[in-house]
Amino acid sequence: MNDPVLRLDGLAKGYLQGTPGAVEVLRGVDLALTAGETVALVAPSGAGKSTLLHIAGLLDTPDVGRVEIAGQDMAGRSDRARTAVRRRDVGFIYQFHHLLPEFSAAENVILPQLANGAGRRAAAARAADLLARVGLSARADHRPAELSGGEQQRVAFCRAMANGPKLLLADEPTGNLDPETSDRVFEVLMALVAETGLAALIATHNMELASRMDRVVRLEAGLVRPA
Ligand SMILES: Nc1ncnc2c1ncn2[C@@H]1O[C@H](COP(=O)(O)OP(=O)(O)OP(=O)(O)O)[C@@H](O)[C@H]1O
Repeated sequence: MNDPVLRLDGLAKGYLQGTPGAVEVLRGVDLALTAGETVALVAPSGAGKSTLLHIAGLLDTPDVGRVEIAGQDMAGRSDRARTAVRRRDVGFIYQFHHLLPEFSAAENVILPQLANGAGRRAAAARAADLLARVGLSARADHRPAELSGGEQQRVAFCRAMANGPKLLLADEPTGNLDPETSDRVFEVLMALVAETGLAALIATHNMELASRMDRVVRLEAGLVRPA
């Protein structure tokens, strides 16, 4: 029960940039989040924030180090097993939401649930409930292109929450929104976190938003330290 929801131990990751020698982006990142904890991740541009979030969200693998999600060590797991854990336990919000443009807001929230084995009726009911909570019931049948940036980002939250994840990872979720919309979207996110008790690691450049989280950590020179 006291297992961290996310535990990163000694993560290292480099990229071969086509020139001799690799670029070491992460050089031994240690970080742990417990249930109900919100942590802001701040980092200068290019410091490796997306790389870190992708590894934590099982979208990428470290060169060295360990990723543990809800007490499960991900080392040596098959792609299939990693995908199953990612679908069930991890919600991911991207900076530019990445909603499926040809599907409605509701379908965007329903589809990850179907992929996770939910029945259509239950998935539709949960999507309707989530969209209602973020004030988008009237927009459920609209496609992303018919929604404002803030509305699209709220749909992206609902999609990330669709399978009731234990861990929410967000990469600059309010980065492309105006301050007022960003504030509103952030309030919705924090309310959902408080309600569900999940752990959230949220990358942001906005220090005011960061200061409203339980803890702020800084990624710099390949390491994560308290800010
Ligand atoms: N697939 C890749 N191949 C080569 N280099 C990469 C790759 N992905 C990222 N990098 C490099 O690794 C470094 C970190 O990238 P990353 O996207 O994680 O940074 P970031 O902190 O998210 O940046 P930003 O805040 O500007 O989005 C950058 O120097 C980037 O050029």
